[in-house]
Amino acid sequence: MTLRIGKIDYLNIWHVFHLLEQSCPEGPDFHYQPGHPSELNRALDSGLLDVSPSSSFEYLLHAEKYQLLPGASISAEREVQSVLFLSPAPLNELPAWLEKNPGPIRLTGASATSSALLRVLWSQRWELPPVSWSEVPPGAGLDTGRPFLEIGNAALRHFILPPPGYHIYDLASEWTAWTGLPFVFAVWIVRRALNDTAAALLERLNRHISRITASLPEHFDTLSRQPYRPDWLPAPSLIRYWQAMSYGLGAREQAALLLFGECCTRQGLLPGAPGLTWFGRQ
Ligand SMILES: C=C(O[C@@H]1C=C(C(=O)O)C=C[C@H]1O)C(=O)O
Repeated sequence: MTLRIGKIDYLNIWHVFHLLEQSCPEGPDFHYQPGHPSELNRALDSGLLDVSPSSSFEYLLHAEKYQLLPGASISAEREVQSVLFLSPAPLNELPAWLEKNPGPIRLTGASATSSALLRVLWSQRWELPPVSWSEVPPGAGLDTGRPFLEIGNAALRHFILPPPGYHIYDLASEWTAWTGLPFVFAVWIVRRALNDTAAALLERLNRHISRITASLPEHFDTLSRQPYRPDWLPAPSLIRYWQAMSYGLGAREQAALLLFGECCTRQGLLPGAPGLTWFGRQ
């Protein structure tokens, strides 16, 4: 029996998996399946994975199939740096820009949560007029010449090397300024009804996740010097990026997740906001 674990192939959690795979190596007990969040959402939904950090929106959408791994998320407060709305015009001039340049806002096909967050902020926070949305492949937003959402490493690259002529909005900053709460981009989603062997492996995995995320800053220096770091990202910028992220799922993150569920429901993106159901608790 092998626990099938999804692995977001972004720098935001690369260091956590790097350490996790030292304690729970690939082998008969654990298998790691890399992908971007939408790929992992689909694999969880269809039962090809037992557990994965993946879009918080996927949990809210299909909560009847899932439980949450206690204490684990990918969250950010004030800034995230890698979930960005890039626009050729500032927000207050965007309605006029869209009249001159009719067409959709582009959303990266890698995202579920951030796409929903952008749509919520668009209507409920920025109060911009209704618009159409269309998906483009991850990393392709800039080539469309239109306002676009990017996430993950492609977004972080735009944060580090801002494309000329674009106004950049960090969606975690926008959410925190609006709600006073952190934003939960990803939760560790567990398929319901794991058998006893899988559940025991997952308990072991979660003990390591908790230990690793509690001591991450001690490892930042060494981790930022690994060959995985892209050449456009200096080591101090990678550390600053990791410092923006938090990996717990405490009371404020849970409140934020539920509030996001309410906002998505109001936006017509969810039929209703589900409760939070936990792995390992009766
Ligand atoms: C913080 C980020 O959040 C990611 C955004 C997700 C989404 O939009 O569905 C899912 C997982 C997160 O890793 C990022 O992209 O860097």
